[in-house]
Amino acid sequence: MYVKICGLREPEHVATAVEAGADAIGFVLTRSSRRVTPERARELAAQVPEHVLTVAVFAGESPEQVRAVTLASGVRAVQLHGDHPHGDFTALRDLGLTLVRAGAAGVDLRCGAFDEDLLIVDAPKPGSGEPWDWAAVRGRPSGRWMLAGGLDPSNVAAAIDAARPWGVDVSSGVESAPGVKDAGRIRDFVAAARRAAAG
Ligand SMILES: O=C(O)c1ccccc1N[C@@H]1O[C@H](COP(=O)(O)O)[C@@H](O)[C@H]1O
Repeated sequence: MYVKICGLREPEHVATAVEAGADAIGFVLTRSSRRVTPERARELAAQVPEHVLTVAVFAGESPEQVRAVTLASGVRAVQLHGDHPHGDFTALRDLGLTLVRAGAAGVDLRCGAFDEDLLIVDAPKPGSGEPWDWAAVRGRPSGRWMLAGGLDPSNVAAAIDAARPWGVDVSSGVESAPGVKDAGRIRDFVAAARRAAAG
């Protein structure tokens, strides 16, 4: 089970996620209470070992903006949330980074359909922490896809059972208050996801 922890802003939470065994760590570089500057993302990404993927999250920016901010932040993956056309992914391919497409259950659910490497199937409102009907997508997405939207340490096992994803992605559910990550919840989330996958 691939586990991504998103919306990190503090070095201690990045360290916690790495120590807990996260496979990927996301930094939000779009409009959000979790937004960090490219400079801050670069500092945080520098403390992440190579085996953990660092991801810059965008929603609606042009490929030119995404390219500039991504290069400034020094991450290894780009996540485009929402209605980005296929051409945006094609335009970013030459960066040589992992491309992640993220959208709600109504999008094309075939990972790779937009030339992306990973797919995230999320709630209609990204980053809202609102659970949705995860079982509704069971058996529909193909390839390397992560479930997101309203996951937390207490429900991630049920969500995995309901949707059978390749991975899971969380932001709000590992916070103690909006935008404030909680080390204990990060550890609990990774452990619960791993247990669910093993059992
Ligand atoms: O987290 C945000 O603020 C955000 C803003 C804009 C686009 C995507 C965002 N986060 C993504 O939302 C899901 C996690 O949602 P939840 O908070 O766990 O319900 C994940 O894909 C994040 O990358």
